[in-house]
Amino acid sequence: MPEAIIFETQNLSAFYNGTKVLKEVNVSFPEKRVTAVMGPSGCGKTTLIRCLNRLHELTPGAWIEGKVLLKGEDIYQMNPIVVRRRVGMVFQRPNPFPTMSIYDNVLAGYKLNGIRLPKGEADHIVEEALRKAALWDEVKDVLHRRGTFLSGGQQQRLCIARALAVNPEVLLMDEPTSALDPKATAKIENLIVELKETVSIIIVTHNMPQAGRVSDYTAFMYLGELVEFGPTDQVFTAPKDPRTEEYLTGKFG
Ligand SMILES: Nc1ncnc2c1ncn2[C@@H]1O[C@H](COP(=O)(O)OP(=O)(O)OP(=O)(O)O)[C@@H](O)[C@H]1O
Repeated sequence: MPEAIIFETQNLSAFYNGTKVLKEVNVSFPEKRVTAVMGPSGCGKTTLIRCLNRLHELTPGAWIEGKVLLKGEDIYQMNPIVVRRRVGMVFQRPNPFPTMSIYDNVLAGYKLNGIRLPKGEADHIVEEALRKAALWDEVKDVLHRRGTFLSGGQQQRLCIARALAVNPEVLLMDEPTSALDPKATAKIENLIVELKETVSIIIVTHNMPQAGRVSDYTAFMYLGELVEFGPTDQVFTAPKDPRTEEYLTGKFG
């Protein structure tokens, strides 16, 4: 049976000040799967995922052409705030709000949108999000300390909890472990595999073994074009495009 699709792009192009950096990308991301986006530096990976939650257009002089459909609905016809609630994002460097407690960081998505929750509900959301992010046991007794007191890996899981707290359908991750040590990286990788039960994940990574461990599908980009998309084991063992093969065998990158 074909996979259900969460995101589909149709001739998606992205521009910065008139320079086209993403070129007519057509890709369908399967639902509740992990898709790795790979390719050499500057090929447009971050730009692609920033178009999927409408962050790209916040850069001055940046715009897109084409369509992005979230479960068939054009996100560029939707309220961007709703898009960013449905499509969460985790960045390269853990970025908890430095003046907020762990507890308030998890609830930041509600607080920043002016949503006040009854205490019981807020407690429940915080616990559930921290459990999903595999952080609850480590922080349950220090919820009112600042998020920045945690280790880098814990801070990144706190950012994942913050993203999960608003129940997104998709989690975009932009090289989420590149600033972490191997142990913290392994925890996040295990978490990614667990999370795909409930959320679709699109992860930009430079780390080939990581893409092999966590992803079901791989999209390979080169100079702003999507040159290959398929199941990760097929892309890794029998790439169809010579540029994918050259990248995977370390000829450039
Ligand atoms: N704010 C910006 N203004 C102008 N050009 C930009 C901006 N951000 C990115 N670019 C350009 O867009 C192209 C794609 O960049 P992008 O960051 O999406 O690539 P990437 O594949 O994620 O790279 P990396 O692996 O190095 O993070 C590059 O040529 C980059 O220089």
